[in-house]
Amino acid sequence: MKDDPRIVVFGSGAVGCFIGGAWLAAGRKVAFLGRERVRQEIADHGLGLSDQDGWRIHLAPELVDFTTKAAALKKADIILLTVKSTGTEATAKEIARHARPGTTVISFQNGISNAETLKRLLPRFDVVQGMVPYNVVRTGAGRWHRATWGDLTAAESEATRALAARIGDRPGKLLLARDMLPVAWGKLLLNLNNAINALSGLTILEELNQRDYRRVLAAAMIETLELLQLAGIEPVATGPIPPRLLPHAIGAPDFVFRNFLLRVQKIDPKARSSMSEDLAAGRETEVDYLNGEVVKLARSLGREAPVNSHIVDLVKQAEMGINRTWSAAELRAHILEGHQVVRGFGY
Ligand SMILES: NC(=O)C1=CN([C@@H]2O[C@H](COP(=O)(O)OP(=O)(O)OC[C@H]3O[C@@H](n4cnc5c(N)ncnc54)[C@H](OP(=O)(O)O)[C@@H]3O)[C@@H](O)[C@H]2O)C=CC1
Ligand SMILES: CC(C)(CO)C(=O)C(=O)O
Repeated sequence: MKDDPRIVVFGSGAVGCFIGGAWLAAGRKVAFLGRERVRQEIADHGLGLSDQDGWRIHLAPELVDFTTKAAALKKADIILLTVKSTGTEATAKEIARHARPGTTVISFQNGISNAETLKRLLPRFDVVQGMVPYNVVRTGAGRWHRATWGDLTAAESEATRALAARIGDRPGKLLLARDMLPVAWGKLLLNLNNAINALSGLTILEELNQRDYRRVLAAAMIETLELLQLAGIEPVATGPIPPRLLPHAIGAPDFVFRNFLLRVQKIDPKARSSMSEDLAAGRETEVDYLNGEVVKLARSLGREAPVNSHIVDLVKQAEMGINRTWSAAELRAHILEGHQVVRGFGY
C-alpha cells in the first residue's frame, strides 16, 4: 500500500466532524477545515463522538488538527466535502484555488447533483460521489452523536478501495458501489422527510409518531417512486426496508408503524433532520437539492410533481419566516387536499 493519504474534511460540522473523527480514531491522517466557532469548541473541549451502539470516544484538543484557513487544502490527498449543498459552488472555488489537481474529492452531501456540480467545476480533480445514511446530531460543545444506523457509501475507484481497506470496520466503515445514482435516489427518498420534519418543528421521532405527517411523507415518496420508475432508475435501499415498500410502511396506521417500522429502523429520540437545524438557525435550506430534484425530474419527463413542489414552496416560505411550523393535520390538509395519491391505501 502507498503512504497513508492525508485527508482534509472541508466543512467540519455535524457530518464532517463525525466522519473525520471516526477516521482519525481509526488511525487515519485527518485534518479539519471549518468555521472559527467549531474550531474554538474543539480547542476548548476536544472532539467527543458517540453512536447508538454505545461507541464513545473523546479526542483531546491537541489530537485534532482544526483550521479555518482554506490553504490547508494544499496538503490534502483526499478532501471530504461536507458543507451543505448550498455551499458546493463556493467551496469548489476554494478547492480549485488551493488544492493540488488530481486530489480525490468525495462529496458526502445529500442530494443527487453535488458530485456532478463538482465534476463540472473541478475537471482536473478526481470527484467521487458519497452517501451518508445516518443522522448526526450535536449534543454539546465539541460533541456529535450518530443517531441512526447504516454505513457510508462511495463510488468504487482505486482511491476509495484503498481508503475503505484502511478505515476498516464501524464506526467509520466505508462501503463501495459501482453506480451511485440509484444509491443517491434511495437516500433521497428518506430525505423527503427532512422538509416535513423541519416544518413540524419536532424531533424526527415525535414527528413520525403522527400519522398525518407520515401521510404527507408517504405521498411525497409515492410521487418520487413513480417518476423514478418512468426514468428507469431503481433506487437502492438505505436501511432495512426496500424502497417500494417504504411509503406503505410509513403511511401505515400507528399500531403497524410503531410495531414494525420503528422496530426495524430505530430512531434516536434526539434526532432532527439537517434541514430542521437550518430552518431553526435561519439558514437557506437544501430543499431545492432534495424535493426540488423530484420536481426537476418530473419536468424532464414532461410530468408534474405536485406534492413535492408544494413542499418546496412551504419550505421557501418558512425560510422567509412565513408559517414556519405546521401541525400534522394542517400540513396534511394543505398538501394532500385534492390529491388522491394511492387509492385503497388511505394515505
Ligand atoms: N446532519 C446530518 O445528520 C446529515 C447531513 N447530511 C448531509 O451532509 C451535508 C453536511 O450537513 P451537516 O454536517 O449537517 O452540515 P453542517 O452545517 O453541520 O456542517 C457544515 C459546516 O461547514 C461550514 N462551512 C460552510 N462553508 C464553508 C467554507 N467555505 N469554509 C469553511 N467551512 C464552511 C458550515 O459553516 P456555516 O454554517 O457557517 O456555513 C458548517 O459549520 C449536507 O449535504 C447534509 O444534507 C447527510 C446525512 C446526515
Ligand atoms: C439521516 C437523515 C435522513 C436524517 O434526517 C439525513 O440525511 C439528514 O438529516 O439530512
